[in-house]
Amino acid sequence: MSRGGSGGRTRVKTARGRTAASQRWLERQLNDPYVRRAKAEGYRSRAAYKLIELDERFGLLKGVRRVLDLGIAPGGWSQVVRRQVPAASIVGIDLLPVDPIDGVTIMQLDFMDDSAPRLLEEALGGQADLVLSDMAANTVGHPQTDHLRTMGLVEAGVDFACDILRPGGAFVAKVLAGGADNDLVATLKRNFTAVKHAKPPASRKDSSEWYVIAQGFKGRAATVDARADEER
Ligand SMILES: C[S@@+](CC[C@H](N)C(=O)[O-])C[C@H]1O[C@@H](n2cnc3c(N)ncnc32)[C@H](O)[C@@H]1O
Repeated sequence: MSRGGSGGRTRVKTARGRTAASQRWLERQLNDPYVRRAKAEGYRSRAAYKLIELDERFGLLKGVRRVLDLGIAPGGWSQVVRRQVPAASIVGIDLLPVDPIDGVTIMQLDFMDDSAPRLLEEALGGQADLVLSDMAANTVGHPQTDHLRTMGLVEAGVDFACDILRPGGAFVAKVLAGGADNDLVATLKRNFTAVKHAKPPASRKDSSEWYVIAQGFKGRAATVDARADEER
């Protein structure tokens, strides 16, 4: 048995060289029905089933023509959109490289980079019907910090969605339960006619993630009015 450590935490390696944490992760993957199903059905991630389940419940993909996938890697959500709506134009962005997906434009770039909104808009070629954000900041193991970092990404996603969505469009984002969620829901309610939240069955029960589903974007004018009200 060997020992290694980082940041004060001790990682114990098994006889075969895996850390106990990676061993647990591997076992969980092997026993996970969604992982098996994703492999059998050709999806790159078990996350694909979260979007499938959200779509079944909220009808997100019906009639969409332009879709943005923020935090696309490894590509499960875009595969779902592509399969359900083959004619849709899909643009995705991620920090990580993503293997090509037929019919999907992929950018390897930080969504928080100043150039990202313009580049995404140019690639999409028009207003979006649906903005998806499954982005999650790298966790540091401190729940409140993890929550705030991911909420920062979601808030940037909402701002961008309000600039690029067509009236009537929808925004879906992953959030981590924490404390800043109420502000997010309030912002969404000002800009969308229906705001709901859901934890799809494919989302692991021990994960603090849930999804916010905002439908019926009120339009840019309503957004600008709401911002002016806030500044008064
Ligand atoms: C849970 S994964 C997305 C899974 C994806 N929906 C799927 O079905 O395959 C979250 C992704 O968000 C990406 N991400 C996190 N912060 C980001 C940022 N600032 N800009 C772009 N992507 C980011 C991560 O690199 C990661 O690949």
